[in-house]
Amino acid sequence: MDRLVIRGGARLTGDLPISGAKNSALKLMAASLLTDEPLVLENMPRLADTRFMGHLLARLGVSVEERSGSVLHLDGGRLSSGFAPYELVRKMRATFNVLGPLLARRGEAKVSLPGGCAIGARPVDLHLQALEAMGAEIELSEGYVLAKTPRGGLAGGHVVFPMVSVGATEHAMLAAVLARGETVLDNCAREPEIADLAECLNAMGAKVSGAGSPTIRIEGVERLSGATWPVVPDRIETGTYAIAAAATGGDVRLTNVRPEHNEALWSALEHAGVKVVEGDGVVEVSRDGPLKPVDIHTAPYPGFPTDLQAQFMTLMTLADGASVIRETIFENRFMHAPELARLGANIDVRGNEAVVRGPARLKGAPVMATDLRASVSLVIAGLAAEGETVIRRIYHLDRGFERLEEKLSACGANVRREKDTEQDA
Ligand SMILES: CC(=O)N[C@H]1[C@@H](OP(=O)(O)OP(=O)(O)OC[C@H]2O[C@@H](n3ccc(=O)[nH]c3=O)[C@H](O)[C@@H]2O)O[C@H](CO)[C@@H](O)[C@@H]1O
Ligand SMILES: C=C(OP(=O)(O)O)C(=O)O
Repeated sequence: MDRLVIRGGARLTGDLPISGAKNSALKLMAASLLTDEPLVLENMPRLADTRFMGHLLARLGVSVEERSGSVLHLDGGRLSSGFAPYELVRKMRATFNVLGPLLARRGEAKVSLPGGCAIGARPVDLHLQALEAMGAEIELSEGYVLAKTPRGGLAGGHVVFPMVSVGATEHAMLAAVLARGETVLDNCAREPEIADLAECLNAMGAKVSGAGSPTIRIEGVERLSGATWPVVPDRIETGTYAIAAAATGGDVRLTNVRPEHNEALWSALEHAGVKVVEGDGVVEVSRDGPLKPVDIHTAPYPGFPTDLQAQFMTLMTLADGASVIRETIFENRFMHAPELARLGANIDVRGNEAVVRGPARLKGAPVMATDLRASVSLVIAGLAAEGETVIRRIYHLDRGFERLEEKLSACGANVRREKDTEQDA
């Protein structure tokens, strides 16, 4: 296992290129199950999660080939299995989204219940309800979902999601594209990853409209073809490095981004006294004055993303005054707070609210990464702190941040990865 050693205090400056979005790439990869022609994904991030998803697809019979220039070639022409075992599903959420496409293509599937960051209970009831609305017969047994379609395959249905779910919206789309007739999905998630998936499916010959709005309509087609599709830039990586620039009083130009996908963050940063200049595919983030406290609450897109809450909390520890951070999506997503306290942050967590009192003079400390976004909030804290911060269990980070040390080092950060020889008790 590796650990990250950060010597804080350097301002981040320069250009920082953003990779394709993990949370989009994973669902696009699942779309390769829907066709017997190649799906070629460009701007693919190389991450532990995308590799893991690749292993699962390969087990199902998809040929998975990484090509140069961030290209992933997927060929589902020899799909041979509908069984997604626990060992290949357990590490993250998106693997569960193979269920719908397998059902649509093969008529039956057995898929383990998923894993993912331990940030709440994270049930999959909405995914299953959507598949049932399309006629799937579903049974749960020994940690697995056993699903089959009635004779004739999935049929269009009407789904009204009782709450907004990114994964369930995407899962329903992935199944409905090959269902007979029209499917209407109401109260859908509107994240940019949803539109990215819809546009890729349409490039494959699907008929999806309304993605990015609360109602999505899908006219099922008999078959899908292959396509070449560029993965949308990662708005969470973008936001993370923007916050890191602000935290270090730096001046960074983030490139290969879609600035319009982060409006909630830009507004919060501007209220905090950070300068944000949006351009065409780039955004410049800088700060030279003191940070002001800003209250935020997380919400489905276009609200403030839960995946940037931990990073923003780190920034608020440096602000001059108290801020309140409310997490409304996941019930256990403040695990970074006690770790940030090791560096000297003053954070009081009560239920789904954290009161952050700043400005803290952060000092480097040994900390433990607890989940993906929490880990990177510790990286930001380490960059802004005096002295050395050692972050252990960084396999969480490797799930979602491509070449993190390299990108940060190129902007002047003092970050290195080394083998962690200490054993966990
Ligand atoms: C791989 C991926 O894309 N992960 C993202 C996705 O996760 P994920 O798709 O798992 O998140 P959801 O949008 O589904 O979750 C939102 C809320 O709905 C609940 N829920 C969800 C499904 C369900 O069947 N039943 C149910 O109750 C969840 O527990 C949570 O409280 O969106 C989250 C919210 O933006 C992000 O934090 C994750 O990074
Ligand atoms: C929580 C995340 O991933 P997952 O949904 O796979 O746990 C994340 O990307 O922040």
